[in-house]
Amino acid sequence: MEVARGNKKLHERVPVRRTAWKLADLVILFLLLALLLHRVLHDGGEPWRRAALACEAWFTFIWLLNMNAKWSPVRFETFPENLAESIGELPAVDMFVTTADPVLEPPVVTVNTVLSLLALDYPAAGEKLACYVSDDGCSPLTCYAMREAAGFATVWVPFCRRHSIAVRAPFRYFSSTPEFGPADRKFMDDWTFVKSEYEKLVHRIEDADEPSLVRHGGVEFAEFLDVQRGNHPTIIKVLWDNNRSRTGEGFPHLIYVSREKSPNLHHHYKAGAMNALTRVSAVMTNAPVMLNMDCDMFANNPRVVLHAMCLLLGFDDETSCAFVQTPQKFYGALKDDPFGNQMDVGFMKVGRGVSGLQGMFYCGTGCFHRRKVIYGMRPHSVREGREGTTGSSSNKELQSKFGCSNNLKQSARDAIYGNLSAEPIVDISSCVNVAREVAACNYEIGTCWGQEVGWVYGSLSEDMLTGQRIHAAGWRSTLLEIEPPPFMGCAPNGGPACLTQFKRWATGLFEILISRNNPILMTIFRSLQFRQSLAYLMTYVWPVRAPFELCYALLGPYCLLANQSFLPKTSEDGFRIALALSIAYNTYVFMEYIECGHSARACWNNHRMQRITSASAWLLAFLTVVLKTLGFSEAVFEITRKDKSKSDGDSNTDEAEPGRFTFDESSVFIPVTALAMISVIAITVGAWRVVFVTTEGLSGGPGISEFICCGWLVLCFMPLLRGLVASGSYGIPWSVKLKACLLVAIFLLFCKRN
Ligand SMILES: O=c1ccn([C@@H]2O[C@H](COP(=O)(O)OP(=O)(O)O[C@H]3O[C@H](CO)[C@@H](O)[C@H](O)[C@H]3O)[C@@H](O)[C@H]2O)c(=O)[nH]1
Ligand SMILES: [Mn+2]
Repeated sequence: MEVARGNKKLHERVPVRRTAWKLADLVILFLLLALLLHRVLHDGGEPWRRAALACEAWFTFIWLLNMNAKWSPVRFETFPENLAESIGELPAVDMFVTTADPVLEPPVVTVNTVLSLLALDYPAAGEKLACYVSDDGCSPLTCYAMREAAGFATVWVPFCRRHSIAVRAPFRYFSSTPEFGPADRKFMDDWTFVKSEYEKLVHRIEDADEPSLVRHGGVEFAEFLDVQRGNHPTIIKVLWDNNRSRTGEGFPHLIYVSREKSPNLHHHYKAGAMNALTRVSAVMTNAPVMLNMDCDMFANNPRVVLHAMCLLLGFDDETSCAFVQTPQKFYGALKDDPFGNQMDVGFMKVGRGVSGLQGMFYCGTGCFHRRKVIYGMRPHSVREGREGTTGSSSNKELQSKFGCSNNLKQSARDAIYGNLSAEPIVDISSCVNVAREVAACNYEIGTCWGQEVGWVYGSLSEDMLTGQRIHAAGWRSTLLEIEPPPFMGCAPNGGPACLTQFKRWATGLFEILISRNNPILMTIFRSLQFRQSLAYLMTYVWPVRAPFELCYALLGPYCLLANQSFLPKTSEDGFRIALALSIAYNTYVFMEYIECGHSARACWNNHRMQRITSASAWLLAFLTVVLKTLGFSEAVFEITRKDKSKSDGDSNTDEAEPGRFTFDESSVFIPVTALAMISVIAITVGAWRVVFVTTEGLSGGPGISEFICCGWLVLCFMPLLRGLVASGSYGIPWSVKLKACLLVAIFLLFCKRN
């Protein structure tokens, strides 16, 4: 991918200064160590004090991991206007969208994703861009929606280009009315027409029903007759072949792909879908760059591909940029992040931080990859290949890596050695049969797909694992931060959806941690940089934090119930250390939120959600993986429900109070409900003892610190306590309450026995 760049630079790497933050990092580290030292020197050997020491040592370790990840941040500035000289030589991009379930992910949502991609600004977009939609649901409804979207795109894309529309997902764009001046007559007519066409599109999609589509939809949908989601042949449809269109400038090709599934072969969820798309696109358009998007996101900045090119093309050495990840931003996000899943601060602090190490993590969506990197190339083999010191791989080698399709082998050779012809593919439709062959469910058997090639299998967080493999091969990566934000997605709301998502992530991360892909091993045996591996470790240990946090959270209630203490008394030196630590730490976190432009409320909500997540989703993830490792259960990818109401421009949600916590019968709620109840009981018992039983003269009983700890927990778990007494979806179901009560009873017995 050599492009003449002239003398103008395409981007700049700007180190971010943070001297004050570094000092604060060290102060907190010092206080943590002081607390540990105090415990070692002064604490007795009571088990609860030993437990506290272990937990605090763990928290210190986590703090070190955090410090490492945030220590030396950089950001990238891009200058797409400097691409002008090489505009004719820009590489082609294949854009992938994955969808998996027409109910949880309404086709209208995916349609908007696709339309925003078809309308992107890129020179010769009609020839250089192609959009592939993977449908793991194998739903005629999704296919129909895509076909209708292609039809609507003939109106939508020219409209966006003609009027330089800023937001190119129709549901977002039409959710507000622009101000028309008197001179805008033409624009107003256009706008009204396109809007009504969009509304018709939405109605057609929503009114479509599966049986009549399949029966009366003609040959197009006959293929869907009698398919089962987990058992059907490959279905590929070229819904828009731009080479065959006769409309002026045109827009990207659109191809619908539902890969073959068989109940006997694992399909590896999204990673499997991405690999199928990679192969299908390889034999069709074989672009050297691939953009991947979840169906719940849309391109929010029409120039995003140009910005990404500044990073992909702008380094002297390709090794510096294997992929370009964009931050995940959310539209229609609830105010003050009540569910703690907007992750703005994390992206900013950790994202820029790791950019200063080996590069941003791959986050699964909104990411531009180089095809040859996805194909498992190492930086040095790419370099040697270009310099001609090694001949191109033998046919046998290619076959063992990529499988037996000759077309795929040839396309892989072209992608790896950069012989991609400047001429765009002539006839996509003629490639469908080959594409069907490589989308077969047994195609990967005996190949490197899912291991050294493509998206890596073996974790529900396939994104982190795949990104880590790329870094371990010695590549670096970049984070693209631009205004307006490149992509926007929807974050789940409500207790069940949020915690399910957190649980899936944590499960996936823990799976990586205990596998042979452990980042420390990657540092020892591969080219993953040490500090980068610590940064990976910081996220992978999420679920491992759960047992420690749970233990620490139980210490307060335990001491109040058993009339003990685990924190230093006000009279001890240690008390001042603990006090200074909690003040310093909380101020630090608060300042991070303020610096990123968030409110105190958002900061508190995130803190609270961290405690809730840790005692629910992370804990369950921890147990799931332990059970899976022991062979008792299987981890499955639970798809996050997407809120359709947000996608048809209708902002009314079903919930009366959108930020309020909701519940269902899921077991994630059991431990955290129990913990909430325990905190309340403990505080009550503790207070009762202070008032009615004089403990004076009896040293060793709980002090103010234990009360503060417990009180803090009660505040954090307030949403759960409200859930205990509320009804409907705001109330915790009885089955959960009963199981939680059982846990509480066990804990109380335990406290009494000791
Ligand atoms: O069998 C499956 C399951 C999921 N998906 C797709 O995967 C994407 C992500 O699924 P979603 O339920 O939206 O999960 P999120 O938690 O929102 O996704 C985050 O977490 C995933 C890893 O757990 C990453 O893959 C995603 O990119 C990242 O945005 C969606 O487009 C799905 O259609 C499939 O294609 N096939
Ligand atoms: Mn999603």
